[in-house]
Amino acid sequence: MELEVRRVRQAFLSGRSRPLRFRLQQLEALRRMVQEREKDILTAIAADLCKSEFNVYSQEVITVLGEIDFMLENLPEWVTAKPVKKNVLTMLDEAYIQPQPLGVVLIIGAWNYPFVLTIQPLIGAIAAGNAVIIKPSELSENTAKILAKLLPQYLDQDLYIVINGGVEETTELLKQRFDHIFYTGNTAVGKIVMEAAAKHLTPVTLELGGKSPCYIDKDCDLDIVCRRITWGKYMNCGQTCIAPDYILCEASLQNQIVWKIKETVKEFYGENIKESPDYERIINLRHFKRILSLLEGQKIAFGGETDEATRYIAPTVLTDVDPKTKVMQEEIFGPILPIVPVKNVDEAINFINEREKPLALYVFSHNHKLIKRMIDETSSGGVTGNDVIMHFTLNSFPFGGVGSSGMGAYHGKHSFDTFSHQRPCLLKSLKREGANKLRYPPNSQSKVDWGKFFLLKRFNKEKLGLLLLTFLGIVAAVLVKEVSSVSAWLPIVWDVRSPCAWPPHLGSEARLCLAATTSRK
Ligand SMILES: NC(=O)C1=CN([C@@H]2O[C@H](COP(=O)(O)OP(=O)(O)OC[C@H]3O[C@@H](n4cnc5c(N)ncnc54)[C@H](O)[C@@H]3O)[C@@H](O)[C@H]2O)C=CC1
Ligand SMILES: CCCCCC(=O)O
Repeated sequence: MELEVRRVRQAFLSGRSRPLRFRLQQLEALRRMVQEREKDILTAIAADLCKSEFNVYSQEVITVLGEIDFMLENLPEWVTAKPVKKNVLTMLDEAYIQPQPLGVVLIIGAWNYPFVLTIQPLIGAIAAGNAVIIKPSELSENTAKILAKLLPQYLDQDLYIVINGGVEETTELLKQRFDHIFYTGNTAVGKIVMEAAAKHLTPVTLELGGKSPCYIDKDCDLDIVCRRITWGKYMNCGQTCIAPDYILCEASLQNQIVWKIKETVKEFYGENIKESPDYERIINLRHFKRILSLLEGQKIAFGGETDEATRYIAPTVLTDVDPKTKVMQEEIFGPILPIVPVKNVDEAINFINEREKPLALYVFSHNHKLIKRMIDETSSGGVTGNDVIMHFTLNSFPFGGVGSSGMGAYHGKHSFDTFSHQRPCLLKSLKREGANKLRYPPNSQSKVDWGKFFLLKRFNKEKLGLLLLTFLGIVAAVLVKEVSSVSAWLPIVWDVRSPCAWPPHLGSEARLCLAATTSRK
């Protein structure tokens, strides 16, 4: 691992990844890879997730192509230095923020959307000018292989490399020093990543998981609500980090919700769900058994059918679920939807706030005030009101978690910012040295007062009138005096902008005041 990381760092230090033109070329090459090798990519992901190529395309490939196009369109503007507002002391200086690449970035991908969850952060890292090591999840092995095969054929082979492997290889990688680590996966591993990163003081973005609540108010259109929940819950066989994990609602709504979800499942996947090309399978036997164990002791309102040979678990709804049971103690990440009855929205808010901050939160109601209240009184990585999942699709949103559901965010400009250092740059002149007297020793009350005047808005307002009067008095005195002795120094070309050339008898305060005044022009 050390050799690979060193090779990538050498490539970064060559400066090759920094020019805008190069970054755009690499992103265009990535887009070409997705378009030219679409069939290989679709086949690999479909094999990993038992997913139709239509679903692979609509859930992953479209997002990747859209992100690349967005970057290509906006990157020229994002990479330019941004001038910033100055203060009196820097009025004549050049002050701007220059986005710069961090260096060598490690991206650790997850298996549930193995292409988009690896490539989307890669797009941001390339756009920001970094070198990147990509470690796809070993659980989606076909996608991991195709990425290792295709990326070197299209991208710079020294700046962007794929290292495949599981826990052992990832653990070795995490011993190396990176300039940023972007991890997508479960919270437990997120802590391992952060611990390893801490040794090198490496910043991390952790895209983790959690139990995303879905509150259904009695004042809503249950037919529409249940359609949307069914879509988001059972997509990818429930293996979606922002899928609604459980429902909170009044007990009186349970039966209607069960019935309407059951009807929608039939509409979406047909009578024989196992035969539906739109219904996926659980990624492996470990997760299959884990999810099955969540059904123990539960009241299955519908679903519950399983087939270990094909890792099939039917869309399932549980009712009257006890919050203390296992299904409510861990992220389900599968096609099981518990309903936990609550008396009202107050109890729902308390229920949510008593638990770890989720990656997403969903609330359904015609009552906009209730939705706003739910948002104001809870915390989560993101929120969609009256739908599920959809906030993921808006790349103007920073997509990420909070608390145990993650830290940092990406998508669109947020990816560029995540993988950039926003470097403040102040460029001064070696002239106007006189104005620096204020900061040089010896210090004095007078200098402190001038410093307060120049730098403290509150102080300015209170004292400005007095100081302006003082200033006008000084100017008047100077002008009166100078007029009478103008012949004394007329030959000295008085450049008003260089206080050092000012009449020597002018007191330092007056000079500073005049310096400040002239510098404001
Ligand atoms: N916030 C987000 O955008 C997303 C979050 N997730 C979350 O990811 C979880 C599901 O993914 P996982 O099963 O974790 O994926 P996973 O088992 O594929 O692990 C993710 C990555 O971590 C590495 N890894 C696993 N164990 C490790 C260890 N002990 N030390 C070092 N590296 C290790 C794997 O090699 C893999 O590359 C769920 O909690 C889900 O909510 C999933 C997708 C998106
Ligand atoms: C619809 C695509 C969502 C990808 C991120 C997740 O696992 O939730």
